[in-house]
Amino acid sequence: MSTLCIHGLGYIGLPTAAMFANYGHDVVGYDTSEEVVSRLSQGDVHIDEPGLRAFVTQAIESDKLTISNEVVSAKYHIICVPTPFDRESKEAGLEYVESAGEAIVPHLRPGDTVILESTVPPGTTADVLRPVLEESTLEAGKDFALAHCPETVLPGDIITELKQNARIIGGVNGVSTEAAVRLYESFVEAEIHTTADATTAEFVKLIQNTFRDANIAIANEIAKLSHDYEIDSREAISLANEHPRVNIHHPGPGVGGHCLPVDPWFLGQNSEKLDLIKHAREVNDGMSSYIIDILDEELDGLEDSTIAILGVAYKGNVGDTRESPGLKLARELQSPAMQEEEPALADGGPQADPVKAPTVTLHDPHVTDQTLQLSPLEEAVDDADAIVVTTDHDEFEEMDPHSVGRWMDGDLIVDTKAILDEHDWNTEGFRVSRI
Ligand SMILES: NC(=O)C1=CN([C@@H]2O[C@H](COP(=O)(O)OP(=O)(O)OC[C@H]3O[C@@H](n4cnc5c(N)ncnc54)[C@H](O)[C@@H]3O)[C@@H](O)[C@H]2O)C=CC1
Ligand SMILES: CC(=O)N[C@@H]1[C@@H](OP(=O)(O)OP(=O)(O)OC[C@H]2O[C@@H](n3ccc(=O)[nH]c3=O)[C@H](O)[C@@H]2O)O[C@H](C(=O)O)[C@@H](O)[C@@H]1O
Repeated sequence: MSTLCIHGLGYIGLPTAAMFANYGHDVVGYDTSEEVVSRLSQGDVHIDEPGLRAFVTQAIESDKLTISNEVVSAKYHIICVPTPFDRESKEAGLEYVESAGEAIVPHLRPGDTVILESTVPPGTTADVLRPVLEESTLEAGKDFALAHCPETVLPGDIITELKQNARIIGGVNGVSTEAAVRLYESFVEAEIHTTADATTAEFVKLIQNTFRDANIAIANEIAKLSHDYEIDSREAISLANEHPRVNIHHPGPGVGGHCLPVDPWFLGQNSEKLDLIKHAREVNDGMSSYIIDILDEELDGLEDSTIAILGVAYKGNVGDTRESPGLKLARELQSPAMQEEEPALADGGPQADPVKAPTVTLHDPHVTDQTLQLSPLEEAVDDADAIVVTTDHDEFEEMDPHSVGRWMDGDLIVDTKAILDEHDWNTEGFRVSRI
């Protein structure tokens, strides 16, 4: 068993810290956020993830996991800090990785191992983190081990996937790789694959998410084609997937979360070769304007309309709103472009009136973010002309069409996740449009 210091106690760092602790290691969980440290120290688990509260409580109560606002010396340092995406430059911000490295320097001792888990552009471990750590005057690969071990867990199933997903580990040299492998072997049940270097491990992580994003772009384009041919895209995809070598994903309102929409750009950060991958991103980002076109056509114009968006989490049954397709749709419905002048009056006639942008209401039973103007279901759909379902939360699947029909004004429901029973909703007088 070893001593560990985990840097960053978010969606990845907290379950990882608890996992190592519950497997007998002595773990200190360090976070720069006073709020995170104070809440966790009082036993309040701030991350919404099934089973996590009990898992973290078990680790803390066994005294194997200590929460701290200070970095400590440890045999292993694991970095799980954010790598935010800059929408303008389309680049990864590496400032948190650098500051985590700087905080390790005074505590780094010969024989220690530093592992970067955060998702980063290829080359980051070797070219960005390594020089920061070597400020200690110790040499990576010789005096201390340095490796990248990307995280691949699926939010909603993190604890199981932590143990059961195969791991990819790449060190700056063989000794570094072996040191990291020895640690993860303590709880990982699946295979641990090693790569020639850290850059390959970084690259492999990014192409996994890029593949999924591009596959969803194909599904989204298939959905648009199906609409023109007046066929059911879901049925077509499901039948196509009967072929043993075809596995098309599901269409939807666009791709959210801070991983799939971001990682393809990280992949191209130090290369000019993004082409199809970039186009796939654009297809997925364009789904919000495709939904607006559907609403516009079905409602015969959006002027003065009220649209209720059900789902501002980035996907079903989670509370995370990062890169949320529902919020993107809301922003675009209310953007200045929606308030352009009437086309008929656009040549500047003296009576030209601006078109009033739609009123948008939001509802999401999983999201607690106080900065969003969320309403209870009845209030959100009250007097709405249309509903757009943008996440596959269980609560939405179970909605009662009779009650919803009484509350709202219109009869249009755009089911971007195909979760509603079309027959039941049609019976209550709804027009259901699926993607
Ligand atoms: N959330 C996910 O599903 C997955 C995330 N990742 C990657 O893991 C990394 C972490 O992501 P999340 O856990 O989702 O982020 P998060 O935002 O939930 O948590 C990060 C935590 O790090 C803390 N922090 C910031 N700078 C720090 C520093 N210098 N030292 C110590 N703590 C610091 C923050 O206060 C925060 O509590 C990112 O690179 C992300 O792309 C990878 C796979 C899955
Ligand atoms: C390759 C892969 O499956 N990567 C996972 C992904 O987690 P994440 O929760 O972001 O993935 P997700 O469930 O595909 O959801 C992303 C977005 O894609 C949408 N989505 C997903 C599947 C699909 O068929 N159609 C679709 O539109 C979702 O609704 C959501 O908006 O990214 C995580 C990460 O890297 O952070 C990674 O650890 C996870 O294993």
